[in-house]
Amino acid sequence: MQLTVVDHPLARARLSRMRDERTDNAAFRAALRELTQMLVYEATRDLQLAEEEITTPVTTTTGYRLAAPPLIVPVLRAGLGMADTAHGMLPESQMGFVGLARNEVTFRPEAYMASLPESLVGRHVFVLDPMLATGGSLVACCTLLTDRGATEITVLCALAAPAGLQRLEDSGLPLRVYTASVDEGLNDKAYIVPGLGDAGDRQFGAV
Ligand SMILES: O=P(O)(O)OC[C@H]1O[C@H](OP(=O)(O)OP(=O)(O)O)[C@H](O)[C@@H]1O
Ligand SMILES: O=c1cc[nH]c(=O)[nH]1
Ligand SMILES: [Mg+2]
Repeated sequence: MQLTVVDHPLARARLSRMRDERTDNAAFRAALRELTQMLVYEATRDLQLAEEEITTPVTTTTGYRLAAPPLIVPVLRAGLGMADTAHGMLPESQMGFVGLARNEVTFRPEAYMASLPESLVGRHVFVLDPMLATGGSLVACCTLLTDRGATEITVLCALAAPAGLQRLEDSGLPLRVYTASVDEGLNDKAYIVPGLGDAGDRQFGAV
């Protein structure tokens, strides 16, 4: 598994705003959108381009477009806050949706929806979820994708815990992970420490 920590000063500043308990829902969503731009920018660095001849007002030249825009899959709820930004940067991409809620007693993810193309053979998939804690949710989501044939998955998250990264590594799934920070660990409620709290509640309010 390839791990990239996007620790650009602008990313660290946005992440700090998200961590701060004084940041309200609207400002949290704004910082997450801005951080998502940086994660997408880094994670798309090696996407393949197709050449095409274009005509400028002056002459003709070689232009470029993405050869195969990835499928974008936000994990509901919290990943929804990254979806529109990622789609804006990858406007030709299709989007699928996976709904998972972690049982706060067992910490195991419970799936409540999956809206994905039937076959993902040959498709590169970008999974969006701000939080990688125990890793249970992302393993569940990525397994749904590989069950449909995906062989190349890029996970974008704001924060990752070492235990979650280890769980993804041990899963053997074909993953690359881009995160803005690898935090210290998990507390006894399986929340990331120092973390930012519940990323769904921080954006949309407590349920
Ligand atoms: O790595 P894990 O231990 O599985 O935890 C991470 C998951 O927890 C959060 O979702 P949550 O279950 O709180 O749902 P929500 O987005 O609806 O709040 C987060 O967005 C991840 O999906
Ligand atoms: O710290 C955590 C862990 C899981 N889910 C969250 O939203 N935050
Ligand atoms: Mg939550």
